[in-house]
Amino acid sequence: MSIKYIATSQLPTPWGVFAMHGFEDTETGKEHVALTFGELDTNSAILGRIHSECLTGDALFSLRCDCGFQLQTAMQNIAELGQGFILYLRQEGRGIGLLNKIRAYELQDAGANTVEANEQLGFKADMRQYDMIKPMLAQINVTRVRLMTNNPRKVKAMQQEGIEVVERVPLQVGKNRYNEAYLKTKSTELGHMMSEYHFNDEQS
Ligand SMILES: Nc1nc2c(ncn2[C@@H]2O[C@H](COP(=O)(O)OP(=O)(O)OP(=O)(O)O)[C@@H](O)[C@H]2O)c(=O)[nH]1
Ligand SMILES: [Zn+2]
Repeated sequence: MSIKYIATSQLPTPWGVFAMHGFEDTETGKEHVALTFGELDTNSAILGRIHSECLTGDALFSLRCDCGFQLQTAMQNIAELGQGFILYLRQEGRGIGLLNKIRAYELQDAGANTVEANEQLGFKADMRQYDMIKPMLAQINVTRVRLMTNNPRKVKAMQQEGIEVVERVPLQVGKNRYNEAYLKTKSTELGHMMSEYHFNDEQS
């Protein structure tokens, strides 16, 4: 894994102006992004999110998952607090890529759940790797985090990378009639902590 910092620009959003830092993984050619908001107080744990790319949820308004809602809420929470970060990692479809995710959705349309669909395609349920996190966080001066996630395996993966996660901040948003079964599978089979949902009926 070789992560190279490339450049920083402003990113104005509905919640405020973030700074956008671009990175290249020179081994895979993947282009990752870190967003930061405000002056990060490096003496304290920083509120942040490690977000895995989901073109369908983040950009195409899909209701099949909760990704877009989580991203928006995380950016809003950070802006309201006045400081924080998002790592936007290009590991689409839990690491299987966009086209394989569409294949997996096709199998889910025919009755498989999200884990079974991956397995029918010959993939593990979750193929993501997190070794880009450490050099990206080092570039933005973050070592201790309050991580917005429902996924305890993500917390563990970060700790294995040497990042101190002082708190897991739940991020349960965006449940609707199209993603209800998917969220349930995440909680029963992938270990996500999804005890209470914020039901968003206007979106369903
Ligand atoms: N293979 C596959 N990937 C999916 C599916 N639905 C969403 N994804 C991908 O799953 C990733 C998001 O992972 P999640 O398991 O939803 O959440 P997480 O990042 O582990 O945990 P949180 O931090 O709580 O969001 C994104 O890369 C999505 O593209 C699916 O049905 N199949
Ligand atoms: Zn998604």
